[in-house]
Amino acid sequence: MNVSDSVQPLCVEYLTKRFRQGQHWVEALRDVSLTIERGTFTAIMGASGSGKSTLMHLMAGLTSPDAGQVIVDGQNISKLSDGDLTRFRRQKIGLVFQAFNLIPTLTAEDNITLPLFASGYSGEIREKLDDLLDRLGIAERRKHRPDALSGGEQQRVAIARALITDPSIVLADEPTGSLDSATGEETCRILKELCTEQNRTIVVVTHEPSVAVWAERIIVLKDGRLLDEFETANFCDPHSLAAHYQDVLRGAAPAGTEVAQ
Ligand SMILES: Nc1ncnc2c1ncn2[C@@H]1O[C@H](COP(=O)(O)OP(=O)(O)OP(=O)(O)O)[C@@H](O)[C@H]1O
Repeated sequence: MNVSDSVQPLCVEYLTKRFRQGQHWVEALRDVSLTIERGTFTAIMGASGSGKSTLMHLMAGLTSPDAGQVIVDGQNISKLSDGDLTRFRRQKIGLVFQAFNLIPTLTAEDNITLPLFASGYSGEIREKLDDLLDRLGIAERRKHRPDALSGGEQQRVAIARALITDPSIVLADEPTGSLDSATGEETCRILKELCTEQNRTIVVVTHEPSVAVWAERIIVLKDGRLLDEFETANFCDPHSLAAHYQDVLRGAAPAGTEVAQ
């Protein structure tokens, strides 16, 4: 399995997103622009509330921006109709979450194939399913429900579910947040392989330098703004990466995010 048709970068241009909180509007993202080359592994870092999940949701087309645009394969996804946006997500985006978000009453394999059937697909899936189960090392667990699976196995099921539609982009929001460090590392290895072996574009939101170090590039958000971005090649371990990340955060000019109504 190799995703080779998507060569245009994923572009975020001047993205701004506001949320109402009581009497106030909060700018979760302010004027953020960045380019993510296809087939690369990028980590988005930043303190709690810096706008990481908001950026990821906008890139997935789960919410729409107040200003700016997300361009995928040359298309401004905010301009798509609801139907086209749903098709876009199903075809191009695989989503992985911290809490796995599996359906408790369904077996592992039924959770994995759900997105295909939800999109009206009625073709043969056995080969694709077997391939994914084997690749992720959960073939033996296919008939088990989530409560009979370990956290790591549940996250593998969630990754398989994200891949069943063969998306060229995988967006993962704190994918190791519910896992112990060994299982978290295994999840990172799987995500890395999706990038290096299958040419998928991987974007991971994380607080963890031990996760970010798997990426090629780090994007740092602060108070809804793009604070910095850097390559990880110079940081061979999570400690040196963490030290640089802290320097980046400390060197930033403070910026308030709350704007008057
Ligand atoms: N649906 C919402 N309604 C109101 N405010 C929101 C909503 N979603 C996000 N926010 C606010 O936008 C800001 C950015 O939130 P976001 O979840 O993107 O940050 P984050 O960096 O992902 O945080 P965390 O690491 O804690 O998950 C925060 O101030 C948050 O309270």
